Amino acid sequence: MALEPFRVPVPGWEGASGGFFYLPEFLSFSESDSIDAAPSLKWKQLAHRRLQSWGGQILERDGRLVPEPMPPFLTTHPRLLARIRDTTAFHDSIHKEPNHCLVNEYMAGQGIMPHNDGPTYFPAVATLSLGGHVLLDIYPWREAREAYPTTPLFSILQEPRSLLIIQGDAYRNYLHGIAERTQDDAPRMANVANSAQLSAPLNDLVDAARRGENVLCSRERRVSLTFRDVERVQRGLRIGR
Ligand SMILES: O=C(O)CCC(=O)C(=O)O
Ligand SMILES: [Fe+2]
Repeated sequence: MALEPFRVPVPGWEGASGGFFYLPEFLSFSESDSIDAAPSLKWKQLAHRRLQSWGGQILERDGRLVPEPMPPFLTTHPRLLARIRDTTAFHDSIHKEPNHCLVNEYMAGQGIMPHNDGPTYFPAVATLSLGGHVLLDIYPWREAREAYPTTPLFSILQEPRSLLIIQGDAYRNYLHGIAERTQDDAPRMANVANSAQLSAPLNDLVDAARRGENVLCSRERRVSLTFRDVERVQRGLRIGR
């Protein structure tokens, strides 16, 4: 699959490698239901969201993955893992496909601080969104110890059932975060970079926001699955033996 037709237009991107790619309707409604019905036993409650981790444990000591087989809900119908491999997002990584998946659940009003996913992973992440829409805010990169940026450069609106791929310089040179809001107002909606790639009602909403109309877009529960390749894998060691 060629990713180029799905590129999110980012000002000043010329000459950089990789990019942001938005694939709407990556799953059908029924396929998305079967993923959302995934095992619910593994949730770990964090301060601002719930989290599941699949594919194995990443060692804090050296960032190596102690691998575990991927669960059936990612490998059997609708073959999500294989379909993500087929996007070619991970073609240049050692395993050529993701070996790790984090599932995040956010209720309306919950989010994640601006951050960079860092060098533990091959510089590509593929994020499937389920449930409600969200605005992923993109900021210029800065050291974690520096003050958090407050104004995003732009946002990417992720619709349910869409896949977002962040690759290469887009992965390395920016921070991403989700603001803790229950609704997105006109100034936020006007800053959406992938408006032309959205379904007609949301594209209209962004247009209205840009005309200065007083639009509001409410958030709901959203579940994201983020896929990455941990290139350094611990061989010959299995947890639980
Ligand atoms: O939920 C998302 O879309 C983003 C999650 C994220 O940035 C992460 O897990 O590193
Ligand atoms: Fe992240």
